Amino acid sequence: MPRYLEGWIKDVVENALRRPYLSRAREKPVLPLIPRIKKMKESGLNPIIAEFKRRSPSGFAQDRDPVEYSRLMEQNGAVAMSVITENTVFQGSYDYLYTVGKTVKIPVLMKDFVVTENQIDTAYDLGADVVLLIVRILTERELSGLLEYINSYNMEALVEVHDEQDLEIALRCGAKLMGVNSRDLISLSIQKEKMMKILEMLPRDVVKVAESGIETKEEISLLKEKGADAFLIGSSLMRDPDKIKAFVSG
Ligand SMILES: O=P(O)(O)OC[C@@H](O)[C@@H](O)c1c[nH]c2ccccc12
Repeated sequence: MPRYLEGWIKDVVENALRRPYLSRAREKPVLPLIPRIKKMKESGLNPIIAEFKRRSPSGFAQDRDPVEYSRLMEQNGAVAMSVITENTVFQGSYDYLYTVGKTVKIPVLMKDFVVTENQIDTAYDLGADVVLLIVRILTERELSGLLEYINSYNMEALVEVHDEQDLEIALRCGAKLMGVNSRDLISLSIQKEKMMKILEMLPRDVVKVAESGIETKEEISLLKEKGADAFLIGSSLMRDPDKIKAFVSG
């Protein structure tokens, strides 16, 4: 368990167990992300997953209106929206997830430190289509159980890996959609070389998402060469939303 998580992972679990929105029944169908990524790639555009993110432990801070922001991302061709729901460190909330899910007609990813099935029930109730699972904070058994649980809702799991060992575990668990995070969970530094090495190691049939620290179109092109199919971008788009146009155009 990364050190900076130890202090508050208990809060995360307790929060999850509370299931504040249990009574809010889902009103919309689940939208699959993998076929949309493939289709977009075929049409020569870059599949960008735009993340609504307000704070992060690396010091990032930016406040925007979730409705306005997600609408702008959708209008300019983002393939999906990611919404951070973790509250203690990232100041995300389930409300943002619900609001974004009601606003856009593209798939929505719940970004959190998911360790219980309750969190997945909440994701479904609030309209998420994809749920993030971070290999590093789970045992292999937990990962495989949670992955299956997500699939039982017809949602997709984005399985996040940081190194070769994570990658092997994710493959054994049958992950079809994988995120390679360039941010080291402990030092919080961005390690692009490492991300590219991992991307190159992934099998062809796995849909690969490059995550964290992406700021330019040149970086997207380079990551594409290394095998990335889609790009998850938070901070740089939250700072300058107009960059979405250039990022999407292939
Ligand atoms: O803001 P960035 O550097 O573009 O990164 C987005 C996303 O990859 C990052 O927010 C993230 C990746 N994995 C996570 C797990 C939990 C919380 C946040 C994350």
